[in-house]
Amino acid sequence: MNAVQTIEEPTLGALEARARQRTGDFGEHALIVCDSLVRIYQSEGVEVQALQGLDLLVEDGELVAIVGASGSGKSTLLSVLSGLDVPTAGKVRVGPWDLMSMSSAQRVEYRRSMVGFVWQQTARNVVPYLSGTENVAFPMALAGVRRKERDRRATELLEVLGVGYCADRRPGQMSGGEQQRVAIAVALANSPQVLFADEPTGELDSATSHDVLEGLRTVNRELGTTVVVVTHDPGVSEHVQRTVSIRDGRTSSEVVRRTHTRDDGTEHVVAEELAVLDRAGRVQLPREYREALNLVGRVRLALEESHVSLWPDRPAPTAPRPGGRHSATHTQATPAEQEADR
Ligand SMILES: Nc1ncnc2c1ncn2[C@@H]1O[C@H](COP(=O)(O)OP(=O)(O)OP(=O)(O)O)[C@@H](O)[C@H]1O
Repeated sequence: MNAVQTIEEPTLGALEARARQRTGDFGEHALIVCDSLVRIYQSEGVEVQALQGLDLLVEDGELVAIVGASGSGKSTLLSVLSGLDVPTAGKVRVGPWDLMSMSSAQRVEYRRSMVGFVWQQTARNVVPYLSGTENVAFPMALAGVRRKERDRRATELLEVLGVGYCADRRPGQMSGGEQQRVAIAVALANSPQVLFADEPTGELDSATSHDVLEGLRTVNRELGTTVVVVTHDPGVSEHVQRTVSIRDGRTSSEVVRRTHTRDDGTEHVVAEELAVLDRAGRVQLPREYREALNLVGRVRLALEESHVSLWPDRPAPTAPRPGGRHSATHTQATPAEQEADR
């Protein structure tokens, strides 16, 4: 047998397995994965692209806020993640649940065991004729939890949310903020791994909103529940580690809060806004940047030592810095212009 004959050609399957091992699936270690998510609504013959290739990863134990202008796709995303809606294309996974391919029975089980919800309208979260404790105990009763354990957990959850004093009150005897904190306890009754909250402070004033957002933070910190909160509330980024902005159905930027320790040992929090580069290499430039330099249609890109420069397709005000790795500039045409050039 000569040496050439002993080298075995790897099969296609082996090559694929090796490639997967090297790169891993997108977000394989994340708890929540949205990969190029598309949701198109058909309404009276008109197509609305509510999600346009949205990427999002949320790690187990994170507290993430999703913000964006009205119509940017926040509620659509939450409907998909909560198993109420199925996207048109892309991939979406929460823990072991593949939300694209679940049967309706699996969908019910997913909503019962994996996730909890808090909605904007308090009436949707709590039953008006039950007390605080009874409201929290109710989902546990449906799940077959014994009475003693139900009462113990309901009392504990109301205490964690700072509304232990609402145990015997009905929702009508609570403020809007108290009702929402009881609603968070209800959502956590059967110990979901993830809590989704859709505009939980939408009907509240700013002081009460603060208490509800702090309630979500406490739940995240003390119970380890992963929390995703969709909100218009401009004050939310003070309460969460990550704020993800959605624009036109895509994640456009993130504010990340990091705690730094000074030399004297004191801690301070630094919030930094970062643009999000999606898996296709797209990045959304903030409108103020585009307007400041009149960036429309074609732009020039250049790869520098440590960054990429971008400027209008006109005589550049400043030439690319010498020493850039790419001496030639790259002109990016819009799809329509590319079409016209063909
Ligand atoms: N059922 C539907 N049929 C048709 N279009 C829809 C439907 N639901 C949402 N849309 C459209 O999809 C886009 C995204 O809507 P979505 O409700 O997700 O935005 P949002 O960011 O949650 O807005 P808001 O903050 O006002 O609730 C909008 O243009 C909206 O009009």
